[in-house]
Amino acid sequence: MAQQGNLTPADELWMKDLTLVFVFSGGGDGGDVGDGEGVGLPRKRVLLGMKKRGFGSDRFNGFGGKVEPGETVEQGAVRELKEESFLDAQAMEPRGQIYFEFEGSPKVLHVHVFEATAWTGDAAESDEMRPEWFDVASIPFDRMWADDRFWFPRLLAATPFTGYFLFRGEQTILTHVLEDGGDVSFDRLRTTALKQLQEQ
Ligand SMILES: Nc1nc2c([nH]c(=O)n2[C@H]2C[C@H](O)[C@@H](COP(=O)(O)OP(=O)(O)OP(=O)(O)O)O2)c(=O)[nH]1
Repeated sequence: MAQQGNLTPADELWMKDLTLVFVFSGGGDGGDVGDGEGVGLPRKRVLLGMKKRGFGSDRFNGFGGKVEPGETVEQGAVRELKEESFLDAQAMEPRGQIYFEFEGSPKVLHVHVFEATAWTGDAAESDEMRPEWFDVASIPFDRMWADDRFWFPRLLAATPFTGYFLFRGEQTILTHVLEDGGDVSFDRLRTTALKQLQEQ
């Protein structure tokens, strides 16, 4: 049986809502990306940001952060995209939800993943992020959070997903569960993941 480590009892966990927004482009001539090329076109390139400071720094990621009091999750997603990349989202589609638990911590990050399906503006560097377009065939997973390589294929295919990841520190995934469907119960995912961990 694998060591369960320092896990918080289920009734002592609490959730924090965070957003994570991805922007895709249809590609084109490889020059100026232009204004929201919309969903339905082939996803040729994805905009990622190199996080310059704070949680997850020195990694590429989508754009996002904490949902503020008084705003909806979607409003938070639009605001963070603007603050971190200077793009204006005209339409957002929910793509998935990911729950992150860290060994030894009662706080669960509930990350709402969106795609900005219509947007305007040109991405530019902010205090927090240095944006860069990547071909979807060469996404830099070795410079991203370790969980991203699991769910990114579903994001690229616009297949709704829900995931649970248990981390030890910020590098090591102890166990995870990923399912199709955008709103799978956290309790069920966690129970399944911890059972897997026990059986390892
Ligand atoms: N791709 C990926 N993103 C993650 C993971 N874990 C995690 O919190 N995120 C995202 C969710 C948020 O977009 C971001 C963390 O937000 P944050 O708390 O650092 O927010 P922030 O620096 O923008 O701070 P603030 O502006 O909200 O104050 O990282 C992960 O494992 N993979």
